[in-house]
Amino acid sequence: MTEPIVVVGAALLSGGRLLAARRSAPPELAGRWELPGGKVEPGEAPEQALVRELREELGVEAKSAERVPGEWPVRPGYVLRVWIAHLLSGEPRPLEDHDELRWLSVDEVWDVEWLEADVPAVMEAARVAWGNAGA
Ligand SMILES: Nc1nc2c([nH]c(=O)n2[C@H]2C[C@H](O)[C@@H](COP(=O)(O)OP(=O)(O)OP(=O)(O)O)O2)c(=O)[nH]1
Repeated sequence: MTEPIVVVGAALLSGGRLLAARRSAPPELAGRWELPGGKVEPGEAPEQALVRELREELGVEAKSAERVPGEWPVRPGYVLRVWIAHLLSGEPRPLEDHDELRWLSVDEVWDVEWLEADVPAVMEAARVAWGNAGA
């Protein structure tokens, strides 16, 4: 059996808020919200991929922290794994793949229409970030 391709998602936190990014493409995903990130490239560690994707997509420097337990199927052959990440410098801008960003407080986390795979992923990330208040 071939190993799935890992898509890393960042639960990027700053000032107690979680960053959500609205996809602008492809058409079937556009308008839905996700954790910024992308596919791990061959030879790359997932945490490196996360930092690279946040630089490319949002123009920020970030550091990865703990892995959020679990993994979630995205589509056949792809799984989503999530790490908590902290903003080190820069203000996120939607440079690639996204057309809007929102910093969500614990009370706002379900205000956006997350991609299907992200619903359980964000639930777990919220638990790690905020404790049961985010569930
Ligand atoms: N980045 C990201 N992708 C997600 C999430 N949830 C989810 O279902 N996906 C899907 C959307 C895409 O089919 C796939 C990731 O592809 P991507 O387009 O973000 O990855 P990438 O930046 O490496 O893309 P590319 O180099 O092929 O353009 O996973 C999520 O939270 N973050």
